[in-house]
Amino acid sequence: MSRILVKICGLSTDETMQAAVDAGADMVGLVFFPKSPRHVSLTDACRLADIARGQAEIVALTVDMDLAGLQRIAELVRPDMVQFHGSEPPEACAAAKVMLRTRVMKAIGVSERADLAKALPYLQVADRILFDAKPPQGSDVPGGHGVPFDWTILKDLDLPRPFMLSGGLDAGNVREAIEKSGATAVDVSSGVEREKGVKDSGLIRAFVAAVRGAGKRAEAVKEQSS
Ligand SMILES: O=C(O)c1ccccc1NCC(=O)[C@H](O)[C@H](O)COP(=O)(O)O
Repeated sequence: MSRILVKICGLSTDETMQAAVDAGADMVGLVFFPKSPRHVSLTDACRLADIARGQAEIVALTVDMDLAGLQRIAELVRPDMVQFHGSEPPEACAAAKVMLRTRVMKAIGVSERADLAKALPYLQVADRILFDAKPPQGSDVPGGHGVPFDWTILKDLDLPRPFMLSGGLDAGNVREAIEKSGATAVDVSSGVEREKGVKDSGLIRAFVAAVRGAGKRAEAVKEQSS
């Protein structure tokens, strides 16, 4: 198994952004969605992105944002990737990708196996698919709820694009999630927070260490069985 990618999402302070970078996170997410407790202003996002630039991929998370808003983020924050976490159709993702000249990740809300097929229309445009737990009913924030889904439905999924797993992960369950899903990339937000929207540097370090440990264990198991 190659190295498992880790994304820490919803960072909003310099200290926790630095902690994520120092811990070896591969991707760091900035949330541009005012209803989220992790929302960052453009000014803060520029400063936070500069902490990570060149060391971790900067992911700008947006929800059904118009092209003008996306363009402002692209120009000022200069993300490596835009994460579409709303109900953006594939054509909108494609148009944004061309205009912004960034890589694109499309989030698909999952609660059962049948939901996985919703990724299919995005395979031509998305560089990566994020399978995230569906939000609780009635919520107007489509992610970051700390809720898991049945990881086993991803096992042996044959997609022509890489995927990332998220939803309710933390340092205590991420190894099991990786083993059960076969995911080679994981994303966390609530699981590295001491309270809703407040990231914790120690929890970030523990999460990244748990993922690295899971990767090494998978390698060892593979070697033993070959
Ligand atoms: O995190 C948010 O507040 C958020 C708001 C609006 C859309 C998406 C959002 N988060 C998406 C993510 O990529 C989270 O990391 C993912 O949902 C996992 O969250 P969690 O279950 O809390 O680890």
